[in-house]
Amino acid sequence: MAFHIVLVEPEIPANTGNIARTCAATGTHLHLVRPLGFSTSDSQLKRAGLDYWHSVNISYHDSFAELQAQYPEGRFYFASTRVSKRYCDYQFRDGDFFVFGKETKGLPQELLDANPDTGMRMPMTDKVRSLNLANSAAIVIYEALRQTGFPGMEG
Ligand SMILES: C[S@@+](CC[C@H](N)C(=O)[O-])C[C@H]1O[C@@H](n2cnc3c(N)ncnc32)[C@H](O)[C@@H]1O
Repeated sequence: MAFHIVLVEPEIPANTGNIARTCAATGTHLHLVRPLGFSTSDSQLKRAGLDYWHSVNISYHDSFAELQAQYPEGRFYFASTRVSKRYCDYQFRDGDFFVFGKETKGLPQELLDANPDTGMRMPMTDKVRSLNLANSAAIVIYEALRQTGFPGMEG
């Protein structure tokens, strides 16, 4: 099994490329929910993922509902600045899904309202509105890996 990172309607190719690289480094399955704000041949996307794209297990979905229906047993956690529970207060397990919103608007409020018990927030000062998307994904996946002993990875 593996963890899953889900990007709902990502807009900035460099962020998705950066996350793809993190997925290659950690054996994480990357899911992209359309519409994407870029073409998959975008040079910034390729550059940010460097030459690791062939190592990324990547799936495309027409909607979040379609993705969720494919994994009826999946546990989905939703990263947002609009929830109160901290990401590190959950006990993650192999196979969990971590869902991130688009750069300009974040996750749809309806999705957060429908999943009130699995929202997760990275604490911040009041100096910024949010963290960068790629940094958020890296923080969460490494917390999940830390909790599960970095399966399949050195150290
Ligand atoms: C640039 S942020 C979007 C900011 C957007 N204005 C909002 O209100 O959510 C892109 C994504 O990164 C994640 N993110 C950024 N900062 C976060 C934080 N402090 N806690 C949890 N998720 C965060 C969320 O998934 C968010 O949808």
